[in-house]
Amino acid sequence: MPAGEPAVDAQPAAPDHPSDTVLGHSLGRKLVLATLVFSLLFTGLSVAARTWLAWQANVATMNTELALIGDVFQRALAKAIWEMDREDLLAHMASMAQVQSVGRIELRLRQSGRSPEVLQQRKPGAPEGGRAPTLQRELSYSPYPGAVEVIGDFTLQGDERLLWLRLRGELLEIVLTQVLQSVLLAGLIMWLFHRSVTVHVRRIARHLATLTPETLGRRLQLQRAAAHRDELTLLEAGVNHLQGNLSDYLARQHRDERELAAHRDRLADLVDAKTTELRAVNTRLERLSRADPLTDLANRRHFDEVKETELRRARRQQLPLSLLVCDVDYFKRYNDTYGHAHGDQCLQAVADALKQTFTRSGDFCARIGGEEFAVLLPALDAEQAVAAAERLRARLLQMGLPHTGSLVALHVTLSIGVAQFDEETMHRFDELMQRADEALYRAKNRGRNRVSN
Ligand SMILES: Nc1nc2c(ncn2[C@@H]2O[C@H](COP(=O)(O)OP(=O)(O)OP(=O)(O)O)[C@@H](O)[C@H]2O)c(=O)[nH]1
Repeated sequence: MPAGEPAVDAQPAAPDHPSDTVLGHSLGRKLVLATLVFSLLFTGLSVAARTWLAWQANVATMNTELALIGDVFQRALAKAIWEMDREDLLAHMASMAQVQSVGRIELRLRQSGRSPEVLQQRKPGAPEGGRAPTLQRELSYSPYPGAVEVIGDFTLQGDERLLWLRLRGELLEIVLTQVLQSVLLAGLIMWLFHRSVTVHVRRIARHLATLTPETLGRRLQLQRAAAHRDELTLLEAGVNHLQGNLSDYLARQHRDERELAAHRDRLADLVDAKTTELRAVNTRLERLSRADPLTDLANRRHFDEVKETELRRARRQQLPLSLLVCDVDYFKRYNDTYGHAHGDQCLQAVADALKQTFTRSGDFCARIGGEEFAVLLPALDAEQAVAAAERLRARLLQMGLPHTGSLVALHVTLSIGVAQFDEETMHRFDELMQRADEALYRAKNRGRNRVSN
């Protein structure tokens, strides 16, 4: 890994679902392997111990055999030496050498004034020294009662090959019985573990893997005798307890969610109702902010907004735009004659006349001053606008609102100034307004109750 690079966690990520888990070695198999390894170790140690014991027993047996041979030949050898019967002596030594457990015989004959004579006989192939036991005996002879004379000694050494041979025979039995014992023990443990643990653990894993919020009520039940009360019983009870808790928790959560949803719905209804209410209030406020409260026509503010829009539209579409400015004649006198309240009603009647006359979509009537009204007429030229203004005058005449104070008629009349927007000479709406005001002024000057342009 390059220096400075963070160490990467080599642990594989845990699977999300038990069914995604790939099983390695089962617990039972691991236990068997562990048991086998332990058994092999145990077998090795046991075989070593039993072999050592067998060797010790064989050595003891050989000791006994040598002692027996010594007992048997001790007197005969002593007699042959005393009688100096060398032939007999050698015959005895040969007989001793015939015995299976004897490997070497050494005979020392004492001679007065001289070093002892040593006679030795070794079985062919018998090893020198080694681990075989050795027996040493003194040879004495009693020529007459009460007199004992030491005449030599002999040493018997066991044949080590015999020890190994005997051990080999026993070793096979030791190894076989130990291995058999270990294998049977491992098998028994595996079978017991499988029966009492693995089967139930797998059942618990299957149960947990198939659990869903809907199946939390399905209890885990291990197929065991009721008398079994061990760690698996604890695990079974723990799983069922956990399922119970989870089930209760989910039920509580569902109930809370339902209540929350109901609250949310109620809140949404409330918000909807309030929004509708607010919209209505806003619409009303907006209408009020743009409407003249007396006549319900657009007020001056609204007129100022619309006039610019209409001017831009007329320019863009290359269509004519005309403006009427209407003023009630001798309205001061009207107020004086009928009172202010009737004056208001008169203004409302004039507004009605305007509404009834200008019904085309795009026609826009507004009260822009006390008794002064304006009408925007998109797509109408001055001539058409004059005709429309005459229709308004005619309607007012038709309504026959009495005005005894007027100096020009017996009913309420209007003076109307008409102007058409001229792109050549006008750059702002105010210039059109000024032109209409001038026309109105002319209408007033020419005797009122008329249309001028
Ligand atoms: N009743 C009523 N009167 C208003 C209202 N607004 C303005 N007036 C009156 O309208 C009158 C306008 O009078 P003037 O500007 O002198 O004009 P006039 O009497 O109509 O004379 P000419 O315009 O020259 O024909 C004033 O007396 C104002 O008090 C209103 O909302 N209600």
